[in-house]
Amino acid sequence: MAFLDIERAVFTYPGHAPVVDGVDWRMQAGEIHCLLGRSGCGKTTLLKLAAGLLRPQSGRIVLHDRERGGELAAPGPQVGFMFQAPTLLDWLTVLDNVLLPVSLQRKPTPQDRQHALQLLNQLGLASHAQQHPRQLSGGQQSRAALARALILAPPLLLLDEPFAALDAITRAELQDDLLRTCRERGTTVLFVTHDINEAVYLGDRIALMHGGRIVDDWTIELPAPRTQAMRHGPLFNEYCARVRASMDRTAL
Ligand SMILES: Nc1ncnc2c1ncn2[C@@H]1O[C@H](COP(=O)(O)OP(=O)(O)OP(=O)(O)O)[C@@H](O)[C@H]1O
Repeated sequence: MAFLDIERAVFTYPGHAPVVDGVDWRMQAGEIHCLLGRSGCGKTTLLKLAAGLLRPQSGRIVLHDRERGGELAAPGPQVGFMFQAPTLLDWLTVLDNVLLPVSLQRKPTPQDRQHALQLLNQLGLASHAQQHPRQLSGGQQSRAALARALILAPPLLLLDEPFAALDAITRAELQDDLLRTCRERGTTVLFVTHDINEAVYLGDRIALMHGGRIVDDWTIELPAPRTQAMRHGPLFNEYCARVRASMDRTAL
């Protein structure tokens, strides 16, 4: 059984043609799924449907999680998010930013603080816990936002171009942090990107969206764990070329 089932989902903004037009997509637990496609093809809208932020006009989206599963009707602790801008609150410390999803539900306990510090430590930010976001670099802010997205241990993590604004080296480091942290926790990830190289590096599966539909998909069989050196290997480049060729056809 799939972990997240998107079944014939259709979504239309009022007065427009359908933006998501009958998407069928299954995500297996613990896998990283990358969603690629040209600007405006409906990726963010599909992500919002998967988050329960929007509801499909027809079809359904079902999360098969033992504790927190069911048809997605609204966002909840079963789903973590991270968007392109880190959106940290500047009047809170880094630690309190990471704890924010907990604080919105209840008063954080010493165990919550311990967990947040452990996440910050895993992401190389332990010494910045008491600083404020303006004292961090862009890459460090993205790491803090990733820790915040993971604090409630969501079984499903949705990421919308989270590293798009970062330089290439910081971006590669963040990709490795994401892979390591999600593999350790068994988190299922849906990652929206424009970048073919990023999708092949991160993804167990890649789907290509065009005109509101999934028009192609691939299983990426690169060895685990991924290493930066793989980016120069023939198999990696073969996958990139295949995806590029399919994406070029969507421009015709
Ligand atoms: N709130 C809205 N109301 C009306 N139309 C919208 C709304 N949000 C998005 N759209 C339209 O829906 C289409 C798909 O938008 P969406 O943001 O899902 O695309 P995307 O593939 O994520 O694009 P990008 O890669 O540029 O972020 C676009 O034509 C956009 O103009």
